[in-house]
Amino acid sequence: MSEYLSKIKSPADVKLLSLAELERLAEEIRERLIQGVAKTGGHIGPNLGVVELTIAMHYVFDTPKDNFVFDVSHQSYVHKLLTGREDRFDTIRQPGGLNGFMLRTESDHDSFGAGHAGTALSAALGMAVARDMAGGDEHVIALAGDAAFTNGISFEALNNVAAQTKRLIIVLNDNEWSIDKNVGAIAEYFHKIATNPTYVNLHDRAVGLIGKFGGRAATHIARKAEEAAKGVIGRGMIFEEFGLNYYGPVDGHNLPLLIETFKFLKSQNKPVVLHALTQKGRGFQPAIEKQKKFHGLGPYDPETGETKPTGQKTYSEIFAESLTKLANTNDKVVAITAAMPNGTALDLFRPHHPKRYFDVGIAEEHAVLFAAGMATKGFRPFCAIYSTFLQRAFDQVVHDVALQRLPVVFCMDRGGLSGDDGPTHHGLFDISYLRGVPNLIHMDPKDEDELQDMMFTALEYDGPSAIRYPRGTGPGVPLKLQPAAIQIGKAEVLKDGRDLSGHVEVAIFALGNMVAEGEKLAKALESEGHTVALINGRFAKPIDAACVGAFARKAGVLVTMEDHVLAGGYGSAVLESLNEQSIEVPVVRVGWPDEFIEHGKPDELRARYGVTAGAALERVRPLLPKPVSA
Ligand SMILES: Cc1ncc(C[n+]2csc(CCOP(=O)(O)OP(=O)(O)O)c2C)c(N)n1
Ligand SMILES: CC(=O)[C@@H](O)[C@H](O)COP(=O)(O)O
Ligand SMILES: [Mg+2]
Repeated sequence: MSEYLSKIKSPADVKLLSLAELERLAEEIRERLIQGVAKTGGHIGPNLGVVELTIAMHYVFDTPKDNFVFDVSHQSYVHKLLTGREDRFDTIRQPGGLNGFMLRTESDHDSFGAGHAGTALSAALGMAVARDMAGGDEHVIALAGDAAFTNGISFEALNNVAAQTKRLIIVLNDNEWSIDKNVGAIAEYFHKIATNPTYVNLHDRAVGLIGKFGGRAATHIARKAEEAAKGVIGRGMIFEEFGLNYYGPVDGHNLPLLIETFKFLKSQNKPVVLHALTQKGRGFQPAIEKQKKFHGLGPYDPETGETKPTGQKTYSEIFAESLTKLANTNDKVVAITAAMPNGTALDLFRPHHPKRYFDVGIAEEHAVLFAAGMATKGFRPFCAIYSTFLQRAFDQVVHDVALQRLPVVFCMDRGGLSGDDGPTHHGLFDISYLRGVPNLIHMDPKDEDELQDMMFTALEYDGPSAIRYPRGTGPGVPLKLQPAAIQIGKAEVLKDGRDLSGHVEVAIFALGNMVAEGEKLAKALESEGHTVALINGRFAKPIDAACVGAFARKAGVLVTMEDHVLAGGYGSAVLESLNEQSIEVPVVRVGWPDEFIEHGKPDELRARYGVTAGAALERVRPLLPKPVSA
């Protein structure tokens, strides 16, 4: 049992501790994080990096009256431990347990939910201005990582801050890492500040002075650090140019310094940025040595950091392998990621074609526009952006790629349920938001080999295309040596089942990873004496209208199955096709309902929401005539 952490029921308890006790609390929190996340999986690296920052923030400020807004909020585990959720910490990212991100419905201390990067500064500014208008005196503090500043929205907010409020505190948590190493000029800029000898000297002096004179010195040091930093980079500090006072860089693990600095910043009547230097994974050697791996991962050995090897290749790895093959024979193929080389597996492509690999930072809108620009020069960009993150670049897909019929390929990993990350990361909307876009084709493979074929098909297509595929592994179908093109808009009849008159009792149209559920449903119906057809839809756009018509005209029931919301999804496309062909037939659509799906294990969630063969069988059975007993 921890001596201090177990007694923290709210931030008020943090304020009662002495500096020495706060240091002990930090040690206990690190131990709790390492041991707890080892079981649950999660974002251990980012959270180990913000232990002192979060303690100091809760020591100086008063949530929920004061508002903390974390960018992405994957680094909010320490905040959760200090705000009355320590006893439930072992449920984090587990079914029915704490969410892995901040969630307004989970706690009053969670001022703003997140999961996608770049939101904190804008949301915090909105809260600050609302406070000013209401005559409030609460503090608003945004904590954002260095990579959050590679996101355009962060700069849209910075452009507005000074004109709109005098009181906003921004903490730049600079560990020089995104998921991979942080990229771009802003990363370079922060690095220059952090490694300047003046700062290093100041830091050493700060530690000495604090020890000697206590807080007053810290304030002095904070100001000296600011002058030094400005001396290094000149008055033209990027934040100063936006009208904010810049302080730092300060050691983001030095609790006394942080506490004194926050007390100083609290009194400022001007928007301020505190540049804190932290170490991602601090206190856990495996996470320090492998910061990319320990950004976010499944369960691991808390002693060694070892994780269970994943035997079968994931769809992401198949994607990277297939793209490498295409790039080997076509020198116009280029790969673009928005700060997700690891998750998309493009870090497997990069060594083969380093000059044709681009990580643009957390900047999906820019990534799509960048791809569009390259496409105008004859290149064939493959934009690897998770389905959920591509939502950020919808206008660029429509206005800049599809309208100009540019041949950009959107490879949407995590298409479908994402699992432990929950509603901010499930890729359940991409068919709906892309199906209405002219010129664009939308594909969803039933297995790994078909993913390879679809990528080849996309390369051959003279316009924009989107391919969605799920997180994790598929059925394990080996890849052909050479991919084969698929006829655009052509579905694949896996099981015909029609009798000589063309009649079939049930026609199942399944898409992507739901083809496997379709096979289970077909087997179950046949075992109950019904005739069944099973079609692999392949395309959500264009729909294979001829195939839909051929089966639907003489089917007793039509079933559609998709790992996507029903509203505007594949089943909707089939319904529209039936309407256009004036075909009336009962249709059972299997997919996600019109609500945000919580985090959890995919199989459990599918069972709970009826996105399974079993649930489909229960809905289809009453629509069928009693089979003639054999
Ligand atoms: C719009 C969007 N794109 C990509 C991601 C994936 N992502 C989650 S955290 C992260 C890196 C964040 O780096 P930083 O802000 O520096 O925080 P740190 O993890 O270093 O604490 C990325 C790319 C996301 N959450 N949102
Ligand atoms: C916080 C964030 O957005 C990423 O770290 C995300 O959690 C990665 O998801 P995967 O684990 O599916 O790659
Ligand atoms: Mg970072």
